[in-house]
Amino acid sequence: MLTQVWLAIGLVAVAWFIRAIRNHASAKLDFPVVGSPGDRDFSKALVDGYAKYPDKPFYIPTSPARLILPMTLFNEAMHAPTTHLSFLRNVYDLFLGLYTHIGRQHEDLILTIRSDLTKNLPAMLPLLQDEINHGLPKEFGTSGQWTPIPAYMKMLRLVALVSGRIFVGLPLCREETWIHASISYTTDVAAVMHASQKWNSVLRPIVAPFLPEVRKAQADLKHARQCVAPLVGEVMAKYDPEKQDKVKVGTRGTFISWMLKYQPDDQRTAERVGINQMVLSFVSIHTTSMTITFALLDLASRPEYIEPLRAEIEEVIKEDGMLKDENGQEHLSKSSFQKLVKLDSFIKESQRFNPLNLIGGFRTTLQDFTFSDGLKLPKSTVVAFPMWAIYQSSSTEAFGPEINAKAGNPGPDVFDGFRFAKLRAVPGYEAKHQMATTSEDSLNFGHGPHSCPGRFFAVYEIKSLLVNIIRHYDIRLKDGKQPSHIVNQVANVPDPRALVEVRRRNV
Ligand code: HEM
Repeated sequence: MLTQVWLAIGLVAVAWFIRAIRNHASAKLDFPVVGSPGDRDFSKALVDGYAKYPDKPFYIPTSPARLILPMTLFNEAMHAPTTHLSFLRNVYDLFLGLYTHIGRQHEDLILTIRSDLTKNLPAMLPLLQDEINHGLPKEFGTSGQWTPIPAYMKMLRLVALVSGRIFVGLPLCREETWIHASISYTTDVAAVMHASQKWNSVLRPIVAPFLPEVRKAQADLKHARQCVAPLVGEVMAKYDPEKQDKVKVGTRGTFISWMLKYQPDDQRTAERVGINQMVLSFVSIHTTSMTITFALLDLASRPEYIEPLRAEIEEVIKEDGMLKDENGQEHLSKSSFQKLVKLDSFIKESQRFNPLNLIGGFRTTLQDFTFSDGLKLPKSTVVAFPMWAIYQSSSTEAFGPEINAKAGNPGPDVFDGFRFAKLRAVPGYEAKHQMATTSEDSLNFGHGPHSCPGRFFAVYEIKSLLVNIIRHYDIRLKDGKQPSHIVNQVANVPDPRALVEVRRRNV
């Protein structure tokens, strides 16, 4: 009997193995390949591929290989049902979502961000700016002498602190264990991805639970959940479905109380809330801090932008004044931020030159899928769009010769911090090309129904930090040394060793 059971288990395992290998093999389609498998940086392959095959798919031989689709299919892909083309599937596979929870369905979290977090932005701005007033002098110092600081590490800590003020509130957001936990979970998950990619995709599910990186991520997740558990317990004990909409921003545990109302009764558990908090840290903290680091490095590398940006901020403050909260803390209102058109443009141009991923609109086919032009893709194909090439091409409408002539803009190969401000001055373009606006020309936050729900929060957080930095600090490169990027296939991150020098101003 025992022998038969083992035989049955063996047969199932062999069948699974053959099916997995077949699925794996079926992912290879007959399309041209641009770039070489060993390339460290696929930016050139994307530009070359897009120039040679603007209307046809091509592969870039990253690990795993990505099929780059033509932009004519972009809107169709972004609006396809998630049962056919899934963003989360690719994320789940890459980051071993079974163990890390990244890429799982977190509808409650997405609804909280899309609805409550975004709707309450005006009320959140005083809190964001208060936390920056508290954290910035600690991280940048208050010396009137030039002081070197590691740009990325400082931004990471500041973003974790400031986001924490909204996500978990005082006093937890200022506790080192929480700041550390919310930063390190993302690093853990990235380590899981790198470790798992070393294994063949067929063997990966077998070895995954034994990888030291997976074990560390799980241990850190448990620790983070313990940190937040007292707060979660407190908020859950007071949960009242009738009152959740009216929870005042700034009350302890506001974000958690918003989230509870989207959870079905049988799923409203402390464990789920704790995991969601860490997923929230994962999606928000590193993306936001890398974006602001790139902006800061661009500012230090191009000092000619500092004075015009400072002048714009002071002009708006002169016009609108600063508002005061109940503790007498001064802050800028949402409508004042909206007048900072040059700042918005500078950050957007920095994002264009430094996208965190060189490709956008990642999707995995969950079943065989046929596009309206007849392109057939089998199940499990990973597709994406050539974001870097779009940003560098003069055939992209926003960077083409016709609009450049109207706006007085240079070609797309030139960094022009006020490019988007000038575009917004062209009649008919006033509402387009803002930092949070997504389109086929602007893919940093995705586009369409699944575009980043946290982008409005991210934009105001980044601007609040930059306004405070530009007003209160002088910035320059350390020894005039241009900071480098680290490109790993299609991921693009600031060099964590890059230093800038800061000096407190007398204002
Ligand atoms: C500058 C910072 C950020 C960047 C560049 C960024 C970028 C992105 C991108 C490219 C996507 C995928 C969109 C798609 O392909 O359809 C995404 C999804 C997402 N982002 Fe962001 N993001 C940022 C900040 C944030 C913040 C602060 C939050 C939370 C407050 C957040 C929450 C999310 C969530 C929950 C998703 C998944 C949406 C879904 O599955 O439908 N992001 N983000």
